[in-house]
Amino acid sequence: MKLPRRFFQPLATGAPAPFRELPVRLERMIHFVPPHNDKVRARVPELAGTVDVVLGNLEDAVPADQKEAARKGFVAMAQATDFAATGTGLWTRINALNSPWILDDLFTIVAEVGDKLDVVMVPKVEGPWDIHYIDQLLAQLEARHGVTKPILVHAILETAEGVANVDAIASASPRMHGMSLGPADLAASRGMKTTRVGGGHPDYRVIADPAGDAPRASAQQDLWHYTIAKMVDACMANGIKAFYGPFGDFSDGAACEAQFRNAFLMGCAGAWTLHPSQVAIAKRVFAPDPAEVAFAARIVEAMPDGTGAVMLDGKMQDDATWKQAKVIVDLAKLVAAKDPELAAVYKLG
Ligand SMILES: CC(C)(COP(=O)(O)OP(=O)(O)OC[C@H]1O[C@@H](n2cnc3c(N)ncnc32)[C@H](O)[C@@H]1OP(=O)(O)O)[C@@H](O)C(=O)NCCC(=O)NCCSC(=O)C[C@H](O)C(=O)O
Ligand SMILES: [Mg+2]
Repeated sequence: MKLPRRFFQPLATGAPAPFRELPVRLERMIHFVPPHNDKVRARVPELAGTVDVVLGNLEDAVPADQKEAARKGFVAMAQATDFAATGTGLWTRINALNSPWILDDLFTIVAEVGDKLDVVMVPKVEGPWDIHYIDQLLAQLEARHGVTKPILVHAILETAEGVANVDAIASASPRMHGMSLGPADLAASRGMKTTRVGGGHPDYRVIADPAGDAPRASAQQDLWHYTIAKMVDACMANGIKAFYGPFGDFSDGAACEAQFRNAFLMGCAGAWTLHPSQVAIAKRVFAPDPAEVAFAARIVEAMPDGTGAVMLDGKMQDDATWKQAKVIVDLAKLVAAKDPELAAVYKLG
C-alpha cells in the first residue's frame, strides 16, 4: 500500500496531477456507440446533445476483424464533435488487458484524442493490480502526449474474482471514476445458468409455503441485488460512482426500466444505454421523482442546519432523513441545470 501522501502524486514526470475530488457531472446514461458502424457513428453529432455520456466501444460486440476500424472510428468521432460544448462526457471502452488489442487502443487514443477523453472504461477487472497497470500506463502516455487533464478510469465488475476484490478495486487509484455491473460476463464467470444480458430470470423466484390446496403464490427475485449492493458500498465508501450496466432485451422496455430503477434506488448514478430506445428510459429513471423532490425540499427547509427532529405529514424527520433529502435535492439541482423541462417541474431555487 502506498503512503497516503504519495497517493495523489502523478505516476510519470509531466503527467497531470490526479483529481482530489471527482468532477461533479450528471451521468444518467453511458450511451454505447459501435464506432466501426458508419451508420451509427454518423448519428453521434446529433446524439451528443441528448445523452450525458457518449462511449465508443472497442471491446465485446466489435468483431475481431473490425477492431482497428472501431479504434479509427472512435478517433474520427472524437475529433469531429465538440462534446465538451454540450457538457457531454466522452468515454471509450478499451479491450481487455489480456487481449492483443489493448496496447494499440491506448497508444492510439491517448496520442490522437487524449485531451478530449474523459474516461477509459476497463473491462473484466479482476483486482487492484489491473487498475495499477492502467494507471501507470495512462500517466506515461499523458506525459508523452502533453495531456493536461487526467483521464479517469472506470472498471467493469464482471468476473467472480473482481466481485471478490471489489473494495480493493474501488480504492486502487485516485484515477478511479466508478464501476459498472457487467451482468453478461459475470453470469458466465460465475457459472450462472442464463443466456441474458442483465435483467431477471423467470425461474429465479421464491414460493409461499403450502396452505392446503390453495395455489402457492410465488414471485420473481432480483438476480443482481447482492452484486449491486456490494458494488454501491465499495464505490460510495471510496467517493466514486456506481452504475448498472447493460440491458440486452431492447424489446422489453418495462423490464429495462424496472432493472434501472432498482439500481437507482440502491444508489447507482446511471446505466448503460445500448440502443436509442433506452435513452428516454434512463432519463426517466435516473432523475428523482418530482413529488419526492418536493418532499425532500420541505425536509431541508424544515431543518436549516440539518439537526434535530421535526414532523412532516405525520412522518418523523431527523439528521438522517435530512441527509437522504440532501442527496435527492442535490441530484435534482444537477438534473435541472441540464434539463429545462425538469427544472420547471422541480422549481428549486
Ligand atoms: C445492437 C445494434 C447493432 C442494433 O442496431 P440496429 O440493428 O441498427 O437496430 P435498430 O434497427 O433497432 O436501430 C434503429 C435506429 O437506431 C440506430 N442505432 C442503433 N443502435 C444505436 C446506438 N447504440 N446509438 C445510436 N444509434 C443507434 C440504428 O442505426 C437505426 O438508425 P436508422 O436506420 O437511421 O433509423 C446496435 O444497437 C448496437 O450496436 N448497440 C450497441 C451494442 C453494444 O455496444 N453492445 C456491447 C455492450 S453490452 C456488453 O458488452 C455486455 C457487458 O460487458 C456484460 O458483460 O454484461
Ligand atoms: Mg462484458
